[in-house]
Amino acid sequence: PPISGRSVVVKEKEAIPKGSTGAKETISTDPPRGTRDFPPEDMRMRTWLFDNFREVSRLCAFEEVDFPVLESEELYTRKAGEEIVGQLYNFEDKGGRKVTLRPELTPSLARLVLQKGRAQSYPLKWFAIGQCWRYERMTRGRRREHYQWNMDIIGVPGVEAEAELLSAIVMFFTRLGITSKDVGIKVSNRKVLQAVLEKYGIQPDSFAAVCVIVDKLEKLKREEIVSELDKVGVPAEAIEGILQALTLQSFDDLEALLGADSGAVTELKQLFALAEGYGFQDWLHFDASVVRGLAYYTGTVFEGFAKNSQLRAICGGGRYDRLLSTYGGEDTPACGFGFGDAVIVELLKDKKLLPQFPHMVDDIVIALDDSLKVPAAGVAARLRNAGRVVELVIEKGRKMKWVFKQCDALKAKRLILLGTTEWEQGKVSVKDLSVREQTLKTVDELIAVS
Ligand SMILES: CC(=O)Nc1cnc2ccccc2c1
Repeated sequence: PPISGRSVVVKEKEAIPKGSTGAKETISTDPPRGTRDFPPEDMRMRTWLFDNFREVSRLCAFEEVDFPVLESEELYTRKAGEEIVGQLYNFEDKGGRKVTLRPELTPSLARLVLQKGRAQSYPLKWFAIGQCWRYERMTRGRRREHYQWNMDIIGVPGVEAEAELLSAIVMFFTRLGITSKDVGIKVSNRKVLQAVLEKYGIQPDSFAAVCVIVDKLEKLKREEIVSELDKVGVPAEAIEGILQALTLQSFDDLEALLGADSGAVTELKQLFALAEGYGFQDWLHFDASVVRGLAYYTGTVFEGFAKNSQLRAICGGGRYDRLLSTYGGEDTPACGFGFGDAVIVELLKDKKLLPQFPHMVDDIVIALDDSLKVPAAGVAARLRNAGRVVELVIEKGRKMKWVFKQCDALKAKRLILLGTTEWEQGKVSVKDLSVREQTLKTVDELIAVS
């Protein structure tokens, strides 16, 4: 028998062999492991979130782009030991192609930029909202998919691009009622680490791997970090220098370590100065320990975090000036960020900033007599064409008690009843539910006050 409390879809067995019990097989109604459905109320919340992503992108004059959720695996075969690459939701398709559900959006964006080549004029300011996937042993019960909002600027070498991206992030938080007391954005620059590695004569080709390892500082024990760094060829004495550099607290400290002409310091100072211009300097916090876990970042890196909270990073991004050339393109400056759909919702719940998303209509139209259901459809159509959200009662035999319950549930503003007597006079009966008053109107008058 079906599991109680859960709606199940029963599939009639084709031919039930003679004498069998005729038990119907039931399929699970759950979505695949680590994935979510979006029933109406959840979908309304998601739509609200994505509408805010889109509105901020639009206000910043970014253009929306999209790509297939399925990509060639070669886009992600980076050798820096990233978790995201170790968890590709990949497979070989029926044509023998190595493909994968995308774990992030940036490589697809880079691919599209290269595909378009110099046919388009830089800078490009593109944004996308897309579902990203990972295949994780469900031991940790984490999700295998989430939606990401990405904004990227292609073709701008200066930190003006990062400032634009950060201003978009701050605008998004602000729209949702989050302030710089709730959230901060840690900013650093991978050139700090690059300079330290050069000082110890460490090969540039282990730079990405070192960043990926160092990004795990807060998650792994120190000796694990040391042994992982050792494996990628970082000698013990260098490790001290690296860990030291990541604890620097100010630009002065940085200058003392790297010299006044260091690129990292110059860029960071410029970025913080631009932030003053936009007015979001209060949101920024220099933090040398921020490296981010993606291999392809080359300069500025940043991540949004909730203050006084254990929540994981809300969003993150940085400059990736080499990615397009690793795909065979010309050296093209680029920077961008990813903003997931999960942590932000946790934060909004914690801050009591998540609105309610009731299913609401403007008008409910009902024929009080079966003979009026055709004109009732006409009234509903005319109201909808005038821009009203209309629930036309199409089920038979609904009692008024049920109708009034519907009015409350759908928070209807008006209840429009077609009765035979009134309709003969060309009128419908309108209950204005906001002021609890009932009047008689022609349909034209009905539309007019819409
Ligand atoms: C908090 C959360 O859901 N994170 C998450 C969930 N799914 C992913 C899928 C791909 C890449 C990163 C992912 C990250």
